[in-house]
Amino acid sequence: MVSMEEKYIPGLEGIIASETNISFLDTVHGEIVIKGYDLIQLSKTKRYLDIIHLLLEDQLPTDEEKHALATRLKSYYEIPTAVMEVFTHLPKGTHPMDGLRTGISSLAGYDTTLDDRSKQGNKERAYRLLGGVPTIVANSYRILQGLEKIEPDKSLSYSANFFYMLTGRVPSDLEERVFDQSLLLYSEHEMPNSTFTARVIASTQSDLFGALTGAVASLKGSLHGGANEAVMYMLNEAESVGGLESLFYKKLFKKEKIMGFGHRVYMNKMDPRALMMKEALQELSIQNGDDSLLRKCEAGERIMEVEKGLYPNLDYYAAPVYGMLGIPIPLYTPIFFSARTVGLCAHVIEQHENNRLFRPRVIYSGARHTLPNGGGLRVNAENE
Ligand SMILES: CC(=O)SCCNC(=O)CCNC(=O)[C@H](O)C(C)(C)COP(=O)(O)OP(=O)(O)OC[C@H]1O[C@@H](n2cnc3c(N)ncnc32)[C@H](O)[C@@H]1OP(=O)(O)O
Ligand SMILES: O=C([O-])CC(=O)C(=O)O
Repeated sequence: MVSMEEKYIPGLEGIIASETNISFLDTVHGEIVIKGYDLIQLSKTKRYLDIIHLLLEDQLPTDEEKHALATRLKSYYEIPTAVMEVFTHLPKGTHPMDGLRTGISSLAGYDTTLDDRSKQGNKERAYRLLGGVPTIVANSYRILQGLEKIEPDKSLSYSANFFYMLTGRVPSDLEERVFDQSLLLYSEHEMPNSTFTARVIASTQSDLFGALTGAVASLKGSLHGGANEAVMYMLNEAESVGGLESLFYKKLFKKEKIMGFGHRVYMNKMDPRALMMKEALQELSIQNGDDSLLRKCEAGERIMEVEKGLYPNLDYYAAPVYGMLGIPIPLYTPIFFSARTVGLCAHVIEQHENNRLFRPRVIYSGARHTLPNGGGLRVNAENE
């Protein structure tokens, strides 16, 4: 018989937690398989709306289906006024991820069929969330900053509207394409901590809002989605390539982790999504006539390869892309979550469709005590 100790793997590294038909990191063939397609190939010709359709309807959309999807999402842009009102009561320093977590949690009360776990019911909720989450992200941030709310602009595409609500300006064609591509690349990635969190919550038969609320909390952490914000603060801390190099060496000397490097699955090679964002950064650098961020990133990349044999993950290059797009740093992780909403919903739908409660075991390393009377019940305790 295998003992519990032999089976225990810290961080569940390499452990199979689910069977899924949604996605798979095929490290042998170097593909991020999403419903049978390679995400990197998709990112070269398809748009984020295509991936929404692929993940929720199991196939890439026709032009008409894509048009219908865009129209449907626009009809869900507005969120209940009372949810907006909630943000006005939060302390001003509240992080946008905490605002987002509160916003998504509060949507549950507005769902009149909350107890319905059917695929159809969950898909309808997923589409509503895909329409509403960008509005929550942009306006919770604005309200917490003491700024006026911004209304969605339905004349713009889904990504252009999201960009507009985040920055207050309509993106150029290049900016829209790059932003859309970042959403696509962030959309789904097999079994990261936040997806596992959502599936664990869903496995109790809890609802989609609860599962996604937990996923926001998971994604906020700096070892996961929070890394994209940390990367940008780090890049900004260094005034030049030389400054960035000494910052990296100082961190390495102090044995600090450098955000944006390493990945549980791609530890010895570059995250293929990061390469796509690096190319986008190159394009933006040419367009803006400023390659200072790119040069800093490349210097950091070289140091990490030589010193640690570590490579960039998606957050390392998505962060400077958002920087060049003029998006405020505290919105980077909420953008990641918005993009991942579709993947998370697909996983919760799948979990509810074929559920078994997650309930693992532990290795107990605490003390064992014996009560003086042997633990027997004190029947007359109240009379003593
Ligand atoms: C889109 C995403 O969410 S991608 C993840 C974003 N997160 C980050 O960028 C945070 C920085 N990276 C990390 O902390 C890690 O690489 C993780 C959490 C992503 C994956 O880590 P794990 O698989 O748990 O590996 P672990 O943290 O145990 O690291 C293994 C070794 O590599 C080192 N290492 C891993 N990442 C880094 C890093 N970014 N900087 C410096 N050293 C690192 C660790 O110190 C450790 O070294 P040791 O064995 O000498 O102690
Ligand atoms: O896969 C992971 O562990 C983290 C990640 O890259 C993602 O969520 O996109």
